[in-house]
Amino acid sequence: MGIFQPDTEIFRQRDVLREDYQPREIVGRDEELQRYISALQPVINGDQPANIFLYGKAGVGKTACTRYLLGELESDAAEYDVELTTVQLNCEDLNTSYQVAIQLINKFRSQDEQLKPTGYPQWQVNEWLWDELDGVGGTIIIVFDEVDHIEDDSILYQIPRARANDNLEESKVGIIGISNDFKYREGLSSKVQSSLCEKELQFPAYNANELRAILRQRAEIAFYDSIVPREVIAKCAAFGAKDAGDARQSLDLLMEAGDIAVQQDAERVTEVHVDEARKALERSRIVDGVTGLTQQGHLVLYALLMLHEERKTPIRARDIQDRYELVCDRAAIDPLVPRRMRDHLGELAMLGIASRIERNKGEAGGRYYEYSLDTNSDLLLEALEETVDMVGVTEAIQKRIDQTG
Ligand SMILES: Nc1ncnc2c1ncn2[C@@H]1O[C@H](COP(=O)(O)OP(=O)(O)OP(=O)(O)O)[C@@H](O)[C@H]1O
Repeated sequence: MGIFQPDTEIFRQRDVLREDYQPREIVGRDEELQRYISALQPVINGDQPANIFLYGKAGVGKTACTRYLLGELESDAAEYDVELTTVQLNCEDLNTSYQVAIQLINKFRSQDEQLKPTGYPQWQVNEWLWDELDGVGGTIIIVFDEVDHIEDDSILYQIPRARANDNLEESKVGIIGISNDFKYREGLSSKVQSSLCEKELQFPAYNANELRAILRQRAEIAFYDSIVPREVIAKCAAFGAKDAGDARQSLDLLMEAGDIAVQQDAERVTEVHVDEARKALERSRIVDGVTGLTQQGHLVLYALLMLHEERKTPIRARDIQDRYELVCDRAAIDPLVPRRMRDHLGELAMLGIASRIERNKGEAGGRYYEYSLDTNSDLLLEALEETVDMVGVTEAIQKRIDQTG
C-alpha cells in the first residue's frame, strides 16, 4: 500500500465546503433575494437596468447571491429573447479606474488583442471601452466585487452616464457594486452616490438558524450519509452566529472538523472534533496575525499579555506604556513614543487580537480607550514563541507570568 490513499469514509466531495464552490440554491436569504430580484427586474423587461450597490459584512452571501441571481437572469433572459451579457470583476487588485477599464476591455477581447496594464493615454482607453461595450449590444451587467478598492471612482459614474453622454448607442449598461466596507458609501462623491447607489441592498449577518440551513445543504453533498450528526451542524452554526454571522467561517469550521475526523480515523464527525477544529483555526488566525506584526508590535503585545495575566486589563494606553517600556528594556530595544505605541495597540484591535472600548471621563469631558486581550493567552504565547528573534523576551515574560500566576 502506498503512503497516500483516497479518503473513502468521511468526505464524499470536500471541495463543496471550499469558498469557491457556488451553491446551486441559496438558503436563508429569502427577503434579500426578493429585493435583489426587484432591482434586477428592468433587465427582463428590456429596460435600462438599475445600478445596484450591495453591502454587508464578510461572508454574508453577497457574492454567492449575486452569482446565483445573474445565472438565473441569464437563463430567463434567453427564454424571453432578451440579449444579456454579464461580466464579473473582482477589484481587489485594481486601485484605479484606469486599471478597471483595461481589465474590462480585456474581458471582451480575444487572447491576441489583450491590452498591457499600462502605457496608453486615458482618453484612448475610454474610447476602447465604449467601443467594446457598444460592440456587445443589448443589456450588459457589470459586477464590481470589492468595489471599495477602486480609489478614484470616475469609472463608477462614467459607465452609468455613458448613454446620456452619447458614448454608447447600442448597449444598455448597469453596474452592481459590492462592498463590505460600511464607510465606503459615505466617502463616495455625490456624483457617484447618485449613480451607483440607485438601488441599495444591505445584507445582514446570518443568525444560527440561517447558518444551520447553509451548513446542512453543503454537508449533504460534501460528506457521506450519516457522517455529520445534527448536533455537529448546530454547533458549527452556533459558533458562527456568536462570532460574526459569517457563513465562510462556519463552513471552514465544518471542513476542519471533517479533516480532524479523517486524521483520527473516526467513523463520523463529532462535537469534540468541532471543538478541536475551533482551536486549530483560532491558532492559525493568531499565528497569522502575530507573524504579520513588526518587532515593536510584538513588544506591545507582550506588554498587554503580561497585564492580562496579572488581571490588570481592561487598561488605558498610558498604563500599558510603562510595562511596554520595561519589556523594551529587557529586549534592549528603544521604546516608541506613546502616540506610536498606541498605533500598535490600534493594529492589535483591528486584527481582533485585542479589544478596545471607548470610555468617557464623565463631567470633566474627554474620551479615552481601554484595551484588553481578546484571544486565548495560551495560544497567543505559543504563537509568540514561534517568533524566533524575540525568544529572549518570551522567556522573561514566561518567568514573570509563572511568578505572578
Ligand atoms: N445563503 C447562502 N446559501 C448557501 N451558501 C452561502 C450562502 N451565503 C453564503 N454562502 C457561502 O458562504 C461563503 C461566503 O459567502 P460569500 O462569498 O457570498 O460572502 P460575501 O458576502 O461575498 O463575503 P466577502 O465580502 O468576504 O466577499 C461562500 O462559500 C458561499 O457559497
